[in-house]
Amino acid sequence: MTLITDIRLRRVLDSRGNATVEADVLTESGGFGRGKAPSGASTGEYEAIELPANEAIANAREEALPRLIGEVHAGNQRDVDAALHAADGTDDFSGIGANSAVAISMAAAKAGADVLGAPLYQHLGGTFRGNEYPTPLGNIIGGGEHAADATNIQEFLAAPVGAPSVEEAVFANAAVHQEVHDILADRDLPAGKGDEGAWAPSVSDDEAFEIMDEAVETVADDFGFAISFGLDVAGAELYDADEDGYVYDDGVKSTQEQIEYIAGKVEEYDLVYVEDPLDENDYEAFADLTAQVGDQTLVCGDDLFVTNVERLQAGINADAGNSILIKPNQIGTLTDAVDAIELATASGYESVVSHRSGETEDTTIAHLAVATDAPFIKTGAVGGERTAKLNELIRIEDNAV
Ligand SMILES: O=C(O)[C@@H](CO)OP(=O)(O)O
Ligand SMILES: [Mg+2]
Repeated sequence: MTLITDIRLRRVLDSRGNATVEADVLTESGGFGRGKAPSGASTGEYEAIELPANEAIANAREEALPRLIGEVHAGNQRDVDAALHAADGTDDFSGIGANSAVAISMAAAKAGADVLGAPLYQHLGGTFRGNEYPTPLGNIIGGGEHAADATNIQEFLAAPVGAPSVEEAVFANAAVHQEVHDILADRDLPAGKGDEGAWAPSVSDDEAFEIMDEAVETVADDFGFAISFGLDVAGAELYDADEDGYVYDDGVKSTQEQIEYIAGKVEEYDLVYVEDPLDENDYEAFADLTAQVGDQTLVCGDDLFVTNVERLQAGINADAGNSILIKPNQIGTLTDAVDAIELATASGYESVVSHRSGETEDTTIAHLAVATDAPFIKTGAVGGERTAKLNELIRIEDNAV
């Protein structure tokens, strides 16, 4: 029933106005699925390779489609993804492009779910998945590689940990976003938005901490539940080997100073989440920070682990971090992403499913987060390509997909 009978690939726009890959998968019994690849700006050194969309499409048409059409069942996700790997023939998807691979992988999953007549999260997670929904981490203030002349830390993320429902959590994050706008206006600080819709004011990181703290407190009082916040430091973007340290507007911090700085912020603001606080090659520094604050916050590896089981295993062996960011396009297929989640779970690490700074209206990650019982999903707070996922989470919770 789910035998793949056709795959169509095309170039479409992403949220930055760049070309990305869209894939349609059709099956024998009329099943249909469509997937679109997102794209990073602060990409990790060890990520799977995204090719220019045209090239990725041409290569996938030549190498992957003949191995999938009439050969593989969309309902057998591991077979689909193994065929993609075989067609690619490299270990970083530089043959057909991780953008073609992930678009086809997600489209096949949706076609498989369509044939079953089941929501994607049930197809991926099965009926015995847990009963929890992820807390959305909302990007509220940001800079780094996502906006010029703004904060050095890439993302200040609202975390409505006390929300009684996904719906309340989503609205709380939007309210924090609005509250920060009001605080900035009061302080005469004009701000545009970065790639993910976060405010990108020209303020110091210290002022951003203070504004976030004030905003989450105000909104928590209004909504009547706890809202914390967290960070994506994107440490690899700050680290400069020539300087042997982390380069901020106000000076360079040595690795030891960076660890103390982040640990201090975790204490001061009760941060619940700290992503990539250190460079992507420094397992040891991650381990030092985790030893200090790992019992009170999630120390999450994004560029450190790149959704890759080998890098995650190295991290587990070194006690580096206690959670992993999961981005399917960082590794190329849903199977690889789920393998990373399974290794994380088996090792006591949490998994946080994430969007990219360049996004589309695709909602697969909302389903993946629910399917795998992820405690958090990072997918922005406002903006159409972000609300696509947030609104899908609300629908999933409402049994309306
Ligand atoms: O660093 C990150 O976690 C992501 C998403 O927020 O950014 P990018 O997609 O640019 O890598
Ligand atoms: Mg990150």
